Amino acid sequence: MNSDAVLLLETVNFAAEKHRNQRRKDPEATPYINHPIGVARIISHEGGVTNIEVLQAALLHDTVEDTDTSFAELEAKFGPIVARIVQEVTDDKSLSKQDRKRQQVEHAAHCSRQAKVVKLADKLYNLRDLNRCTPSGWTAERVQEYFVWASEVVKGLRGTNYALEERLEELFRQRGVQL
Ligand SMILES: Nc1nc2c(ncn2[C@@H]2O[C@H](COP(=O)(O)OP(=O)(O)O)[C@@H](OP(=O)(O)OP(=O)(O)O)[C@H]2O)c(=O)[nH]1
Ligand SMILES: [Mn+2]
Repeated sequence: MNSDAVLLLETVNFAAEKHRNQRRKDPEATPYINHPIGVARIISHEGGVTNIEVLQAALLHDTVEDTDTSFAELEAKFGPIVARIVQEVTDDKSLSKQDRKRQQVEHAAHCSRQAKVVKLADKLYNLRDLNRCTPSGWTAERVQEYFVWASEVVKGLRGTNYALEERLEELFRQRGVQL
């Protein structure tokens, strides 16, 4: 087996162990790991990006934000490039939710291209998930607000990956959200 394949298995296993007790917010409580795997798959399959560090960062992108994982741990295990991409897409949990959401809009344009690819795929996955089913406790208004906010973030990510941006634009169009 080639070394990239071995590395991806090591990475997806690490993410699965970290997210082992987490579930998505959908009524079926889907295992959380479906999300990072799906984000990495969007990047390779739809975005045509096969860069190993980007795919690893996609698999790991919510480990620091949502589990006990530290950046030092990611750097020691997966190296500085992967750790830096994850850092770029990680919200500062010490901020209020409102400030975190605002920071994403402000920071999007200043991310590296690698981080922008992960962010585009993360938003694409989550918007498709919202179209598939509504998270428990979310109103239709909250769903629509997420689309509007996501479009503000995606504005700062444009010019990065045409295929992913086209698919996002179509989802915004369907919701009557102007990009
Ligand atoms: N659509 C959807 N999202 C779910 C579901 N379960 C968990 N999530 C996660 O919820 C986050 C979006 O919900 P919010 O209420 O906006 O954010 P919060 O988790 O910080 O409270 C996303 O986090 P994230 O990936 O870190 O992205 P981001 O939107 O915070 O950048 C998404 O992955 C689900 O069933 N459907
Ligand atoms: Mn995510």
